[in-house]
Amino acid sequence: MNKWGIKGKILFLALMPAAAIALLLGVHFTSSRISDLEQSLENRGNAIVRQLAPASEYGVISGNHEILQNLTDAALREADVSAVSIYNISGTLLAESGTRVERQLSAENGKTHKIASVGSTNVLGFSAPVYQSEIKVDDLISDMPSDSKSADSIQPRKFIGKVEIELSLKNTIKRKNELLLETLFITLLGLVGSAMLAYRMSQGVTVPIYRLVDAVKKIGKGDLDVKVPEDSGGELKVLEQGINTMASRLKSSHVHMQEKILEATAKLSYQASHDMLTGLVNRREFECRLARALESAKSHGRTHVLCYLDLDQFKIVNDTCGHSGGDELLRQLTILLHAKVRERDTLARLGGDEFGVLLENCSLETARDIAEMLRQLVQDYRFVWNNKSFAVGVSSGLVVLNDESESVASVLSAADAACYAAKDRGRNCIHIYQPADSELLRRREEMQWVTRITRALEENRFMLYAQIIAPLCIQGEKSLHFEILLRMLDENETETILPMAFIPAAERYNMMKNIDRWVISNSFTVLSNVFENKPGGLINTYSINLSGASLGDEGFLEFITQQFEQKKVSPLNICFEITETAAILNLSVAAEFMRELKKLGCRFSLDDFGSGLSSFGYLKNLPVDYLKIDGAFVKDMADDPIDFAMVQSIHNIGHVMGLQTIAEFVESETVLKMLKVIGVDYAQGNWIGAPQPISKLYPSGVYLADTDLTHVNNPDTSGGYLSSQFN
Ligand SMILES: Nc1nc2c(ncn2[C@@H]2O[C@H](COP(=O)(O)OP(=O)(O)OP(=O)(O)O)[C@@H](O)[C@H]2O)c(=O)[nH]1
Repeated sequence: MNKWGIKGKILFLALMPAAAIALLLGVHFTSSRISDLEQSLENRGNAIVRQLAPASEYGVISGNHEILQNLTDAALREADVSAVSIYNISGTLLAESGTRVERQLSAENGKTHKIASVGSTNVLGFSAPVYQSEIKVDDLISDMPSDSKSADSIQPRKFIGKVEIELSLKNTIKRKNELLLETLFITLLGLVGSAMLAYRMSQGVTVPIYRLVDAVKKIGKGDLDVKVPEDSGGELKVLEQGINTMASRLKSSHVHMQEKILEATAKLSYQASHDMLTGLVNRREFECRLARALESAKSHGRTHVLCYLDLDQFKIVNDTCGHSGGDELLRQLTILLHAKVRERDTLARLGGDEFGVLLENCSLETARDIAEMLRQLVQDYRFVWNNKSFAVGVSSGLVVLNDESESVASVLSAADAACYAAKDRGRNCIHIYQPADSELLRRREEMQWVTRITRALEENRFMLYAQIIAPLCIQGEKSLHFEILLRMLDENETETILPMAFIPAAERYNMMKNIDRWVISNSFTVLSNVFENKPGGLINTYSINLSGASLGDEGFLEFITQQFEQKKVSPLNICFEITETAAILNLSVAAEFMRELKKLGCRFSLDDFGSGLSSFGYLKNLPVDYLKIDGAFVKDMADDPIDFAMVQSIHNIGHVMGLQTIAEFVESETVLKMLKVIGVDYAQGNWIGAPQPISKLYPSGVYLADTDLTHVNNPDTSGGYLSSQFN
């Protein structure tokens, strides 16, 4: 019943009582009618025998069969009478009509008898005694009408016979059956009527409910135009109004949301393609347009020109007027430049104080004129800030886009290189790119690296490697030391590019901060997994290289601290490597930076020591733990006595200052032996263990951590051993 729909339930509730009442009434009505029928049959039987008995008196006394036969024939004609018999006192049958079923019913006691259901033929039997009446002579002669004589004048005196009749139940049974059928018919009629009424009633309730259910389903599917007719009454009407109100409110908030989403999408797509400060298209969008222009140059032989503009000495405005002053200058110049470029050209802000103009369908001569006009415009312009006036210059590089042009990246790097050449020539002038210009070629290559590095960061194509730094003379040292190294996967994701290929360009184009952050974040992620899986294990040391640019980056210290907290990496496990040159060039900043991180427990290594300024005096000011002897000396120390002496000197002074020494570039057994003779603390190089993807550090790193490393002191096995542990 629980699974019945609302209509089924309503019909059931309406019909069940009606059916029960109809059944009870039917049974009651039928049974009372049947008992009435039986009673009336019995009354009639009694009445007939009572009338027949006195009427038979004379015939019985006289023995006149004819009279008696007339009486029985007359009685037989009465309805339902099937047999009539008259007997004398001795039981002799005097007259009989019809066919008897049972004979000789007792009637001696003087009373009328009913014998129910005689035999199997469904008859009722009745008998009544026949008495001889004693009539007074006075009475016979009296003139009084006979019906006025008193009953007392007729005295029953003598039992002289009996009358028996049988009444057939056939008609009664037939009537009973008819009654039952009538009752059944009336009950069914009543039930059908109730069912129709209940159906109509249930329709009145269920139709609006089904409409509501339908509406709710549609709303659930997102059809918010649903409208339910509000033609019901009572609570259903309230529900209908509620659903309609809900749908219309949902629709209006949906429309509102859609508008907001469209607005946000439009805003996002605008932000994705525009520079927020100037409102010009940004570098990404400019590159897309450049790509289209290149396509048309190749397919339709068109010529376009890219004009690359870089403001001169913009830093001075920034430094004098502050960043907001610099921003204002950029905005004002944008308005000036925008007013002068042709409608079909694209003016974009490519970065800091760099702009690009894509001059479509334009000859080099026209482009040179336009570039000159823009240069003049900027030169004539005066930026006024806080009552101070500034003159600004602009250097431009022009590159022709034709069917020989390679790619967007190469065109952009050529334009940048040309602009750089204009700066080299004294700024505020225009340089036209010539493919044969070797200085421009070098600069171009570097520029291409800028694009490649940016893409590699975006596409997560940088990878971390680790190389073991093995202890040489520290007896019983069990914890391991690894240097984490950076590699870049090329665009096809097939070749691994070493850092020396891209780091110089990254340094020159101020990209090291981003790279350092990437390395720290990703190294800590890997290390947090190692620590998580080896809680309480040996404290290994992981060295991470930092660039000089990051040391001068204000937010970098905070970034590292946050990374320690977020990734749950212990500073005790981390050693930062800073090149000697970077540390010395930013001495005070570097020293402060190191002190802050040492407070947390980090250690520091001075990398490539000996290659740069090599002033031991600076060492006193830098709180370093390790001196990493430049590999250039280590590599050839077996053949070059000067290199040997350099290694020895650096090691000796380092030890005197309480620092541990690390020799890198150990590529032969001889060098390893010599380092041990000198007493260098650690060695790193391909002969000991080549860099391997950091993914192999775990679980192999954990295995190594549990291993005795004295084998490094065994020259016969060391190289192969450590390498094999990684593989
Ligand atoms: N105000 C402001 N300055 C910016 C913005 N983006 C970058 N810069 C600064 O712009 C300067 C651009 O560097 P450079 O082009 O090397 O500086 P420059 O003084 O123009 O040097 P040259 O191009 O060699 O003449 C840097 O100082 C950046 O900090 C910016 O959105 N607003």
